[in-house]
Amino acid sequence: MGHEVRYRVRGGSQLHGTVFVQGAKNAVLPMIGASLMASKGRTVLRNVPIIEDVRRAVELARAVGAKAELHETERTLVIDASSLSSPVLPADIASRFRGSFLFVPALLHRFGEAVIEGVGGCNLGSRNLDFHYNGFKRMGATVTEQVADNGDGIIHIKAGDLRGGTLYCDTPSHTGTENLIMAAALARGTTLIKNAALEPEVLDNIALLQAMGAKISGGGTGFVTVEGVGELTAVEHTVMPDRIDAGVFVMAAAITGGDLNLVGATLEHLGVAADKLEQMGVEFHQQGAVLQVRRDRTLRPINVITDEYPGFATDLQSPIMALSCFAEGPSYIYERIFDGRFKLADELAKMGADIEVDGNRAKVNGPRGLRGAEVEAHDLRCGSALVLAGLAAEGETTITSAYYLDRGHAHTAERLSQLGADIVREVG
Ligand SMILES: CC(=O)N[C@H]1[C@@H](OP(=O)(O)OP(=O)(O)OC[C@H]2O[C@@H](n3ccc(=O)[nH]c3=O)[C@H](O)[C@@H]2O)O[C@H](CO)[C@@H](O)[C@@H]1O
Ligand SMILES: C=C(OP(=O)(O)O)C(=O)O
Repeated sequence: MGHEVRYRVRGGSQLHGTVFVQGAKNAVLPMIGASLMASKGRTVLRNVPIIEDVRRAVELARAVGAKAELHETERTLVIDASSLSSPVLPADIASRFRGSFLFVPALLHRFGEAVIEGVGGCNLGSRNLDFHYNGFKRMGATVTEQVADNGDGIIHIKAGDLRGGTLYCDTPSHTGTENLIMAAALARGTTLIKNAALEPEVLDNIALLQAMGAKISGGGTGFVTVEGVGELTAVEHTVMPDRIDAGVFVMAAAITGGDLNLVGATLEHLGVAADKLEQMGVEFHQQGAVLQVRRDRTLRPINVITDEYPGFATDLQSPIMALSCFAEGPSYIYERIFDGRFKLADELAKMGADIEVDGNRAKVNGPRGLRGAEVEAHDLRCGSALVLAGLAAEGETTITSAYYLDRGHAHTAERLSQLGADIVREVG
């Protein structure tokens, strides 16, 4: 993991100004996987967020033999996958982020096999991969698990020649849909994926694959049809803005009673979260590609049920829990996607919050004026929620284990400081 990362936040400043929404983490990761499917030429991805998950994905692309150059200032990633050399996703890199599993379709097509020594991602309770495995198997692959000397499971997927078929997700899995679409893109024949995810990032990845020559229809309908083609070509693509990053900045304005211009944010991408925030007292004004947001009235309590897109995104559940602490009355949160995403409640309690957790339901008893404390980011969105809490708390908040925050948000301290926040990032 390297050095410990901490953020120190002094609360009390209202945020004002203009902030640039970063490129989407959950769009760029499958795109890096997709770029490895092009056996000739160089893929150029623009508006790439400079986050730790992207750095890990670049390391992983290099580990399988691709040439990958991340030009941080230009936010541009150039990938040449013409000479891949290994089907193995090594544990030391792959187990540090979820997106590693999105390399599997490319390895299956390029080598006829993929060896997965580890899959990471935030620890949010059970995070199964059976929809991916079952889909690959229906396309003709075999999946076996072997236990390494250190006790870790190593997954071996073999697929001499993938063929299209009728596939499904029991629930519309985000990365599951992306992996099955990518596997089908170069498979023999036609594939139908039922109950496919509708997330904007899935559609952005479909747009990239189409530009590469894939024949995909039905994106955004729940039924995706993929007609396999012989090869995919390297292209240039601009990654969509990160709707979760946008949502966190909306809540930064809301929690401090400020007003912000979010460059690149699209209200529609926030789905039901936009309506819930409006009900809490946030005002939105979409002006072309800039979303104006402000909150100058009392925060009202809210009822949130997380769901797949366009429902309330689970990745915004932790941030809204922090915001709800300041609402005038009890808020109710029902987490339906992950069974272990409430570790934040104990951390907010250290700051004075009153949150009752019962299984996957939480009641946030607002309003509570929070005070600064030392708190731990147990996962990425726990980290962003604690930054939000710190912005509105009295005194100083120290957020430890903040590598998690850096997994998914770029230049957090710099962007918030420019808006008037008192926040620093420390390493060591
Ligand atoms: C890299 C990436 O894009 N990560 C996002 C992706 O994660 P990820 O793609 O891992 O999330 P999924 O949509 O697959 O998982 C949602 C739920 O379905 C279950 N499930 C999923 C697959 C499967 O084969 N079997 C199964 O049971 C999971 O255990 C979980 O409870 O979508 C999540 C839900 O929007 C987001 O929080 C993550 O930020
Ligand atoms: C859960 C998340 O990401 P990942 O799937 O990459 O762990 C997240 O972005 O909050």
